[in-house]
Amino acid sequence: MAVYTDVTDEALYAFLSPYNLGAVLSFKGIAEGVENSNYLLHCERGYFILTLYEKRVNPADLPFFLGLMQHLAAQGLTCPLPVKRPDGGALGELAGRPAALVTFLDGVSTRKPEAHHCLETGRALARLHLAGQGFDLRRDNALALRNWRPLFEQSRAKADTVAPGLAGEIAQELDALERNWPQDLPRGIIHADLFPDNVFFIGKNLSGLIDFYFACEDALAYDLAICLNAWCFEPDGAFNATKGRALLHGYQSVRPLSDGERAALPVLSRGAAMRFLLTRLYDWLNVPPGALVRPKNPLDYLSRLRFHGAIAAASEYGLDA
Ligand SMILES: Nc1ncnc2c1ncn2[C@@H]1O[C@H](COP(=O)(O)OP(=O)(O)O)[C@@H](O)[C@H]1O
Ligand SMILES: N[C@@H](CCOP(=O)(O)O)C(=O)O
Repeated sequence: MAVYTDVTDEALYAFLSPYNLGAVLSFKGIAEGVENSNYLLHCERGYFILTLYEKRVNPADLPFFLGLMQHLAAQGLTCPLPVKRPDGGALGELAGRPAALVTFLDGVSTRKPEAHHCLETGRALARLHLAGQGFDLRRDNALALRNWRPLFEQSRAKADTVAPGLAGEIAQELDALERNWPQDLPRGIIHADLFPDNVFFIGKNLSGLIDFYFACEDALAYDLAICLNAWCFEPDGAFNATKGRALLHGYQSVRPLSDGERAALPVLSRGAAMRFLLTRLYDWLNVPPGALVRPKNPLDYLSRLRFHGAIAAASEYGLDA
């Protein structure tokens, strides 16, 4: 359960009073997620998600995240909408944290992605990339290549306690990524964390996307590489080419990749594996005392990193010639 910050009844009622949502009918911590504290709030006016933004969210970025959800919804994407107070503001403070309410989205995330989920996710990601084009706020990727080495340095001394030789392997991989990282790929707004827990389905239909708190401007194909990592590997670490083909086909049915993007897919995927290995490693080694959270296993991403390092061409992911 990701609840880092406890909310007292008094603080909750004070926070909610300007919103005019009616009486609180229930209020519960949510048993998923790892980044922020999330609560499901049921009021007379309906269901809402209350998020208290934690360590990786820079409060200065919140207008970007909330504005992006509004922009994407206006473009026809289904995603949560920030709930505004009568004064027009959507951001507040609760229990010493920046906090906001967003609308509740119907749907269920899949715990066992199948090829059809990957196909739908590929399509939705490409639609998001197109819909993001008209958004006029900008946010740099705070977890881009240049940030990986400083992040690694924070875990380096203890990395070998997680797996023998891990620190050396990460250092070597960072060298290779820094030498080979592609420049000049098409850029735009990316979700940057479109894992299965952030994609909702009703039956077989994708019903919406959530969790835009890593969204930023970066290479569009890097977002696809994040999804290849998140959706197309089996629990035993094996790559599933059927799922890879479905994800890539779904994406390209909406936004075909350029030759440069196709060629870059192996190194982008290797970089995406590194990014999640590093944040997971840091979180694994630094669970805040008292937090209700189950950190994710960094080693799942070490095996992906090794897999991508051995890929010679994007066709091995199932990309059509
Ligand atoms: N707008 C929403 N509608 C419905 N459920 C939501 C919504 N936002 C979050 N949730 C639920 O809360 C969980 C955690 O949210 P998420 O944004 O992924 O948290 P974190 O950023 O902490 O990882 C999700 O897996 C989902 O179950
Ligand atoms: N997707 C990341 C962790 C961030 O979690 P989320 O709940 O915000 O998707 C990972 O798997 O490492």
